[in-house]
Amino acid sequence: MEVLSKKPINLAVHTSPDHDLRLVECEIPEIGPYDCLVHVRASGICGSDVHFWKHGRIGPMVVTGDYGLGHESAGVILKVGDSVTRFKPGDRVALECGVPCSKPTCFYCRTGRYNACPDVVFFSTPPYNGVLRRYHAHPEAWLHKLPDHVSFEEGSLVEPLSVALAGIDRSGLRLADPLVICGAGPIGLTSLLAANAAGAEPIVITDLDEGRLAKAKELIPRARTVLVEKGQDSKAIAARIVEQLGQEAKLVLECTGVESSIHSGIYATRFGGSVFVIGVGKDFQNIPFMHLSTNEIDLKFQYRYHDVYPKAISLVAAGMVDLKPLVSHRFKLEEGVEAFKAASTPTAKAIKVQILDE
Ligand SMILES: NC(=O)c1ccc[n+]([C@@H]2O[C@H](COP(=O)([O-])OP(=O)(O)OC[C@H]3O[C@@H](n4cnc5c(N)ncnc54)[C@H](O)[C@@H]3O)[C@@H](O)[C@H]2O)c1
Ligand SMILES: OC[C@H](O)C(O)[C@@H](O)CO
Ligand SMILES: [Zn+2]
Ligand SMILES: [Zn+2]
Repeated sequence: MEVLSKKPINLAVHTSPDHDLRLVECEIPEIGPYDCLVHVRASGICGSDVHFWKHGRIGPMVVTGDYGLGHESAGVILKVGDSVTRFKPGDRVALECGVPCSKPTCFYCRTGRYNACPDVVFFSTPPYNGVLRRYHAHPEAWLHKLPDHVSFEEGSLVEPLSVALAGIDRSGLRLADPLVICGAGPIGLTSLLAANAAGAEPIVITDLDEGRLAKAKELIPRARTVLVEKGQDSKAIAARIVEQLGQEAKLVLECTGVESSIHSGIYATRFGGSVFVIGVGKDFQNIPFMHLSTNEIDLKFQYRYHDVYPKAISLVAAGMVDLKPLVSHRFKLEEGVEAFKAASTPTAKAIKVQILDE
């Protein structure tokens, strides 16, 4: 509790329907019997945080009032509620930010696919405040202990890794599967790290940005890269992907959500293969329907994740996935607005921007 007396102000990064990104001072939350008060020590900025700020909506999720951002966070527990059994003050934790209703009457919660819970509170999806704040009350059930040698930054990066792991799990990736990853942003790069750990070979990764492809090579030197130019023909890009892969892909992990990239992925896939779309994009998109049909290519999608945080933490703790090189920029909580500018300005060449609080 010492930190509370040293830093008695709860600061948070908020936005509004008129895109007014700013630091706000808010109350230090009360905790309920099943909650823990967390000092949030590291938060990554997700593309969706930037999108909610700049565009005010993602599909049906709309910013209608003032609200707080951030769902990639880790911190230390300061206080626990009376009924908390698994944590004590001083424990280091990653915060899983989608808190489903957990009622036995909810089909999706009862059957385990809680990412589909219609009553989920996803911190940072409007209207629910995010956890990019100094002090946050979080239910014990959705906190995950971090081993001492896993840093808070790594703990926050467990969130994008969980997105990648959920996709890889459902995609059915097997040892020595020829794999294409479209897009080398944080989701493409964490997918690359996870697919490497899962034994995909060969691997091709694409992007429009040479710097991001260089990062992919730095992370996994055996990965091959394809630099895409905007406006290039999808079939021509697919041919270059197949050339680099040495064969057609059994699996494509699509991590851009961009229509032309999804098309390239589809055209690079072999008969009976699958294209697994993790990226999100326009509400309506065209697909090469008859190509998919005559090649029995499965087109599948991922929405967030369920039950992957513990797996993600164990991969990081065991050294099988090294998330540290993804961090390109670091800011203090007080510099939250500057941090968002770095995350959203292409010339800043950010990969993952971190906001830290000592
Ligand atoms: N399904 C989910 O639950 C879930 C969760 C988190 C993020 N996402 C989505 O995943 C996607 C990736 O997230 P991110 O944080 O890595 O975003 P990002 O914007 O940082 O990365 C996307 C990358 O794709 C590249 N790209 C764009 N068009 C391309 C093209 N035609 N060919 C090749 N590369 C291209 C960009 O240069 C960029 O590097 C986003 O759409 C994001 O919203 C989905
Ligand atoms: O990482 C989780 C994602 O960013 C969220 O699902 C977001 O896109 C919408 O709430
Ligand atoms: Zn996110
Ligand atoms: Zn539910």
